[in-house]
Amino acid sequence: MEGSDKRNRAVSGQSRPERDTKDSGTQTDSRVLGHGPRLSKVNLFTLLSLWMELFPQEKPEEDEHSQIRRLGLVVVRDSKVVGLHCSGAELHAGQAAIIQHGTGLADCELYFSRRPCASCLKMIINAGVSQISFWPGDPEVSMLRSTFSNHSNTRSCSPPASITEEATLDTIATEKLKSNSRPHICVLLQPLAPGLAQFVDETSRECDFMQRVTEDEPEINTEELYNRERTRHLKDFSRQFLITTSQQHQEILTQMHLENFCVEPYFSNLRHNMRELVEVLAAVAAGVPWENHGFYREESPPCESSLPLCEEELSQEVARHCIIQSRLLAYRTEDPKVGVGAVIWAKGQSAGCAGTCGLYLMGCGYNAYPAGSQYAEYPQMDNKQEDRQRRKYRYIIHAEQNALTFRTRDIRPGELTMLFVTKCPCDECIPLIRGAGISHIYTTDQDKGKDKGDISYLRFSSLKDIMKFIWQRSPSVCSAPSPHFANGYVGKHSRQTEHESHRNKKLCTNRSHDSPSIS
Ligand SMILES: Nc1ccn([C@H]2C[C@H](O)[C@@H](COP(=O)(O)OP(=O)(O)OP(=O)(O)O)O2)c(=O)n1
Repeated sequence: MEGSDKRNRAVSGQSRPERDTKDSGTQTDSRVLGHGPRLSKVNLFTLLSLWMELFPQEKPEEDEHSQIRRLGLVVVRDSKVVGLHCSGAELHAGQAAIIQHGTGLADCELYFSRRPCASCLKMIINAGVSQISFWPGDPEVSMLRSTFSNHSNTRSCSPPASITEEATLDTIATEKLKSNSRPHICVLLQPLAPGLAQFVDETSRECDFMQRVTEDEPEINTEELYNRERTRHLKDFSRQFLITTSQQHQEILTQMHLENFCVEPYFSNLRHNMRELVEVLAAVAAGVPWENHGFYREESPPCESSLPLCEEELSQEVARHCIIQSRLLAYRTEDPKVGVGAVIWAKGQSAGCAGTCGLYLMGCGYNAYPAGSQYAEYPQMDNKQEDRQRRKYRYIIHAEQNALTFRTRDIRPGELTMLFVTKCPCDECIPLIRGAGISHIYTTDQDKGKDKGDISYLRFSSLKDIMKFIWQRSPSVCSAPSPHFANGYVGKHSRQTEHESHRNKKLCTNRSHDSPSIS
């Protein structure tokens, strides 16, 4: 299906007339215009690794004098993501993956958000991975860090003059491991499919999360909100993942024995591709804006729930991080119209989960036709089009269905398992989600109660035995009820103050203080 990326142009939604499929005789000769541009697998895994580097930390901030930088890691087996990791206070992401998967890493492909240090690399190679790809920025043993801490106000333009002995020795060891190793160790970055950047930007602006903000707060200029968030993220992510000057970047690449990348036009292309991916990440993250919204319990008080009460709490930052993972996955969709992504995390005890706030990945997926099918092999029509026989619904596998099918292991009874999905679960998926033992759902309910004939969203409301956290306006500062805001939600005047406190807040119910949060 990868090749089909190139055949498609940027299209963003049903409003565009050219997306309508013309009816015709057989499927093979029907005029299917296909899905919008997609992320390639390599770029998806790379983006997920960058995003994982930013997993919110329980114990904030790394030691700014340490040369070890946090990194994110994606473990892929047979093209499926089976591990998402982040460095924690003690373990590097590579070590966390070893602890969690052991020899399960054999034949896996690993995507790192930086070149990993030699101590991680030796174990990973030893575990028998088949391929290691890393983002060609500052490596895990930073070549910039000593410059940073000594001259923090000149960090953006000073050359890496003070590459320390530590970083140099690590590079030598990494090189030795690289040249002696069986797995392929490389930089895998691809240019974005034509039109993808625009497609991501347009669809992020109009996604369910943004729509909910618009509905809840019609007085807010959501366009401005989106642009502001996007600019803010772009600035932060550029600082985190890009190397400001070309000279500095070339010096780092040369140190890492990637001199080939320093030759033009490869060098400019490399920097361009890196920049484009960072822009995609900023757009995807901006589609879930902080402002006054977050994931909050739906309507039912916990005492009405049949679930046992749990102690654990999940912060809004972690919930938002996970839903953005799902949003990234959604850009691999094969649905001609709507991309959906799903990620399932479970609460773990192992030290290997420390970097991810005690969570480990159970599975992830996006909506797509059955594995191995060819482009346009299955019908692509939607429910607005005449011929029911040629509608997509009986063929597309939903994001949650893929996440459950390709889960890393079974869900144990009573286990805290959280499904993060970018669209309300449909009636076909509800029994599967319940049957699998998912205990919590984080989603938007924009489609709740809709019946589109081929697909319906009627059962979500009556789903009582799973805790539902819905993307909605924060209930925490509900003051004077306003006709706008059902449930007595907050009005505009308190938005600023709430915005400040919102980020560190734990997920809470719409009810009292002593009711258990997430949990
Ligand atoms: N939780 C969900 C919900 C839906 N889907 C997928 C299955 C289909 O690929 C697609 C269906 O999306 P819509 O219900 O939005 O149907 P349409 O694509 O027809 O759009 P419209 O809303 O315009 O009718 O989304 C999914 O993977 N996971």
